[in-house]
Amino acid sequence: MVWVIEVCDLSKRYGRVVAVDGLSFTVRPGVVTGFLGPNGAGKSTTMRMMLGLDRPSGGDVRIDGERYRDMRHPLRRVGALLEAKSVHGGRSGLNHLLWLAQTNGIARSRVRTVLEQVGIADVAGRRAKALSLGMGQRLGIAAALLGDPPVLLFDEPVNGLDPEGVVWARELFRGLAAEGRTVFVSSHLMTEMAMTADHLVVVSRGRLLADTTVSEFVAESGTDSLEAAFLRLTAGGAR
Ligand SMILES: Nc1ncnc2c1ncn2[C@@H]1O[C@H](COP(=O)(O)OP(=O)(O)OP(=O)(O)O)[C@@H](O)[C@H]1O
Repeated sequence: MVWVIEVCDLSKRYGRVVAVDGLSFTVRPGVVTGFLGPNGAGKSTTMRMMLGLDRPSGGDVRIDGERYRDMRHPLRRVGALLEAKSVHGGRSGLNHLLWLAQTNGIARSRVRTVLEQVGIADVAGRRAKALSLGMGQRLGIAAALLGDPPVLLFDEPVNGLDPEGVVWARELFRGLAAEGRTVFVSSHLMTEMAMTADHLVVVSRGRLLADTTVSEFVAESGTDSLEAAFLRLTAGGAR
């Protein structure tokens, strides 16, 4: 199947810490897949390895059959927002996106399109460090969307967004999936995840705990909410 993310027996050690421990799962197009786990479960490490930013100690991640670092125009195939701010504070959001477009063979006209799509066109000339946390997140989402990619990864994307922004992001992710894209979103906000995701990949201590639909996950736990199901499954699992 095209545009699947295949995580195969993935591991990452940092000295004596095993951050990711033999993880295997597949993320499919057309649905929002939520990536859940307690603090320190290995979510960000897994996402960094998906993007070739961290080298696996074992195993592999392939997106549409290829490793991210081998892709010729990666931003046109995989868009990503990671937790850390990746924009130079002294540079404006507009210039940051123009630079990304130019260095990745993306039409300049996409910059205006994504700025409008994320609702920050009027502040795009401001220096990134003058943006609020929520605006910074929107700029990061704009960068992920810039190449119009079929695969999108978002690590804790609603951090810093106000309630209106959270609803907006949810609709955005669901809309991107409805267009047939592969959308993978990590979060520790259970209620939000219950409203956003169709499918769930749940990890704890770097290991896979569940890979199932949201409704099955809740039903199989014998509880009545995603939060209760998650807490039952991960009890004692946080580092
Ligand atoms: N660069 C690093 N060097 C050493 N240890 C690291 C490094 N990055 C992550 N770790 C450790 O790996 C484990 C997994 O961390 P990771 O950030 O991937 O978890 P997470 O699920 O994203 O957690 P959170 O929700 O708190 O962000 C943690 O024990 C963390 O301390």
